[in-house]
Parts: sequence; structure tokens; C-alpha cells
Amino acid sequence: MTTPVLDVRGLAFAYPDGHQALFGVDLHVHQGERVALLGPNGAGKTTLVLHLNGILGGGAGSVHVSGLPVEKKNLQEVRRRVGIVFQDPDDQLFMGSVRADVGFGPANLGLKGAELDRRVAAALEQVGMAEYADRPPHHLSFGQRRRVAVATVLAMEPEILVLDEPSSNLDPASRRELADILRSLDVTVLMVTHDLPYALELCSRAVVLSDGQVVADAPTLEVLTDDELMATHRLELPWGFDPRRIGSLPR
Ligand SMILES: Nc1ncnc2c1ncn2[C@@H]1O[C@H](COP(=O)(O)OP(=O)(O)OP(=O)(O)O)[C@@H](O)[C@H]1O
Repeated sequence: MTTPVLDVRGLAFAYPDGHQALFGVDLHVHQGERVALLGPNGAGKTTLVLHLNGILGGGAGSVHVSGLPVEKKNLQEVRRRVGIVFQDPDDQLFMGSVRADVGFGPANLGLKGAELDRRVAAALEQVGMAEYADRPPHHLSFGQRRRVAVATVLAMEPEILVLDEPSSNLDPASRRELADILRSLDVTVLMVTHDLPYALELCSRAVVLSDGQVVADAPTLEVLTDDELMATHRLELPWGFDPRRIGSLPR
């Protein structure tokens, strides 16, 4: 098999106050996969994600991105390869225009002129926001800002797109439109979510983290229909939602 785009081995981490958040996590994601990272509040999902581009580090185990170890000397390249879209788009948008925000990362990599313009235009096109390029981000709706936040990451042409709660605070139409966008992208995706129908709709595989450990790694439909696993790890489907009904639809 090919080298995983994301290869996490034996990752353990305690915060400075001594709280052990991860206990030997293994996670392998291959090119083109869309994987959901599920788990109850406090499971360690954010802690794991923050290790993927070196925001957190220093614990035991390793993280490699397309073979490159996540460590201090590689951080610039790691952060190009791993694009994280945080839950709050306002953490990612701080320039005066959408164009400037989307171009910020590539410009920092030294791109300019036609190549920079091409990156920005392509990323905005991918998220359906091309016509908003000259608007100030703070004049956009929350759903539009989330799409621009995705574009800021896509403009870096990452190898893996990591999304933290991508469907949170979106109305049903925006939620569906973002799903269509994510499906249309030719990029490997790791999606942290409590929105289990969204995970089923978009990700063929789900990894469940609980108390800092991987407790399941299986097809999403299999995870969502394992009643004992779901109950043990506080995973609940919306009332009346039957995963078997949509579980076999093409993704
Ligand atoms: N800065 C910190 N210092 C100490 N402990 C922390 C810190 N940040 C998180 N933790 C603890 O680490 C554990 C894992 O937290 P984390 O935020 O990774 O969980 P999560 O799965 O992302 O949760 P949620 O679904 O609520 O976002 C929790 O017990 C949390 O209280």
C-alpha cells in the first residue's frame, strides 16, 4: 500500500497541567479518503488535530504527513500540506478583503503575480465564492465566511484538509451546499464532527476517539449502527434518523 498522507503512531500527550489527553493514538489516512473523526466532548479530537500541523507537540509517538515528520524544522512545509479549517471562521479571516485573506497563505510562501492570482481564483471558485473576492469578510454571512475559510486553506493546495465541525451553525441549505463542495474537492479530508448524519453522508470511514484512545475505526455505517459502541461513547443520532436508509447511497 502507498504511504499514508497522514500517519499518526502511538501519539500520547499531556497538557502542562498534567492532564493526559491522548494515550497512544494510531491513525492512518490514505490519499483521497474522507474520514470522520468522532467522539464525545473531551475525547481528545482537537488535541489530536492540533498535533497534525505541529501547533501542539512534544509528547510521545509520531505524526508524518506524506512521509514528512511533523517537527519544528519542517513546520512551514507541514502547514502547507495540512490545512486546518477551524470551527470559527473569524479565527482565520482577518484581512480587509476576501481576496487578501485567501491570498495571505500563498503570499507567505512567496507566491506572487499571476500564480498568486491563479491560486486565489481557483480556491474561491472551488467554494463558489468567486464573486465575493473584493468584499470585506466581515460583511459576509457566517456560512459564506466558513466557505472563505475553506478557500484560505485550499489556496495552499494542501495534501490533507482537516475540518473542525464544518457543519456547525449552518442552516440546512448551507450545510448541504458545503457538503456538495467537500464532495467535489479532489483532496484527502479528515473531518471532526458531532453531526453524525454529515459524517455518514460524506465519509466512508469513521474513527471514534474516546478518553484519548481510538475505540473504533470502521466504515461509518458500521460505526453508526453499533448500538453498544454508540451508547458507550455517548454518540447519539438525531431522533428518527435511520443510518441504514442513507448508508448505502453513493458519496
Ligand atoms: N489547554 C489545556 N490544558 C489542560 N487540559 C486541556 C487543555 N485543552 C484541553 N484539555 C483537556 O484535554 C481533553 C481533551 O480535550 P479536547 O479539546 O481535545 O477534546 P475534544 O474531543 O476536541 O472535545 P470537544 O468535542 O468538546 O471539542 C479534555 O479533557 C480537556 O479538558
